[in-house]
Amino acid sequence: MSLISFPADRPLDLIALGRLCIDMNANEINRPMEETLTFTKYLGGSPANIAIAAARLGVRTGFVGKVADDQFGRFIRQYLTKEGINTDNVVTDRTGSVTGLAFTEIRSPQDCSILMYRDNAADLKLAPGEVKEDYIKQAKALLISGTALAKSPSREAVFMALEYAVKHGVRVIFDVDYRPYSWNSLEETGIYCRMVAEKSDVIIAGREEFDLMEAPFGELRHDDWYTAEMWFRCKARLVLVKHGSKGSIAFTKDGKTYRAGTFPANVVKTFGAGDSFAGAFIYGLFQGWSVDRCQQFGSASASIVVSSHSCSDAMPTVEQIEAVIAQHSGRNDL
Ligand SMILES: Nc1ncnc2c1ncn2[C@@H]1O[C@H](COP(=O)(O)OP(=O)(O)OP(=O)(O)O)[C@@H](O)[C@H]1O
Ligand SMILES: O=C(O)C[C@@H](O)[C@H](O)C(=O)CO
Repeated sequence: MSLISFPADRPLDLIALGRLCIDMNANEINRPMEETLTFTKYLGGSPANIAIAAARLGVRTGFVGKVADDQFGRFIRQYLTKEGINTDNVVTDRTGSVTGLAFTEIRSPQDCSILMYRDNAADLKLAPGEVKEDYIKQAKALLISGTALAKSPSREAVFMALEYAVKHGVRVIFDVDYRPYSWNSLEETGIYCRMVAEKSDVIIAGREEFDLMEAPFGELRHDDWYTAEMWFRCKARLVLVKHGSKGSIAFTKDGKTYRAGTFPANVVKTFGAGDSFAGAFIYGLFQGWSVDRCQQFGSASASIVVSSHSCSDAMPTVEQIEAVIAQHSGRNDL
């Protein structure tokens, strides 16, 4: 029996909600951005990356978001359409907002950072009235990216989408996706993310992101098992804790724990791992796979993307992921 009982016969499998941005990845890698002369433009934004990852694996994917009325906004919409992602609830802002930019610095394979230009970003101007109930109810699952909670009216749009999802039996997958540059305080982050996590069926986050949701309430333990139990007392059936190059630990409400390692990678940059992991993991859930198989698929996907210059463009196909798994089939630590 599948861990997450998705509703059947929906026109879409997954709808992602949140940031649609542009990554500008430094071409001159292994040096500080002060020395960078050129960048390559990619579609960016964690939920956009996850949507692309899922769609490239065959997940029927839609998106709820807002883009700027500029060349980048048009590029984003065209890219999503080219990837087969439904954009019926992607709204174009007409107030003069701009597209969020993520300038990525690759000082070394292990030392990467992101310089964010987020002022007046269109994605955070998504309004509650622009989230369509008739759209949300078409999906089996709604992926909420935590950064969409960072500012109003996007914050209220998230809660509107969440209400529609619960009303129509759409499963909620919450990727905390903490990005400090968009928030006013850690407490604010913890409080609003916790409000979504309490209504989520699946919660995906790093250890520090779970800590953010525990700290404001005096529940900080830095303990994955404690964290999982806390969320199982709410609505969660699956809690996935990401631990970077150390792998991941998944907890299911039936009391089982699944540890996964990482696949070898020729690391170019660290970021993009979480989004590729999440997209492939969610694909596995839709396939009805066991949790450990979903984790293995996600880990293999991440090893491909961290070995690539881009995030979105590098999201792999099923065949590419299966080839990585086959290449290391003899190992028992993956
Ligand atoms: N260096 C690596 N080599 C291979 N796999 C990795 C590496 N780093 C991370 N992964 C895989 O990707 C998963 C998610 O990585 P991580 O915990 O860094 O997520 P994240 O912080 O959300 O990433 P992102 O940088 O995309 O925000 C890990 O659980 C692991 O399976
Ligand atoms: O999510 C962001 O704003 C940055 C992403 O576009 C970037 O690709 C990344 O950090 C992926 O995790």
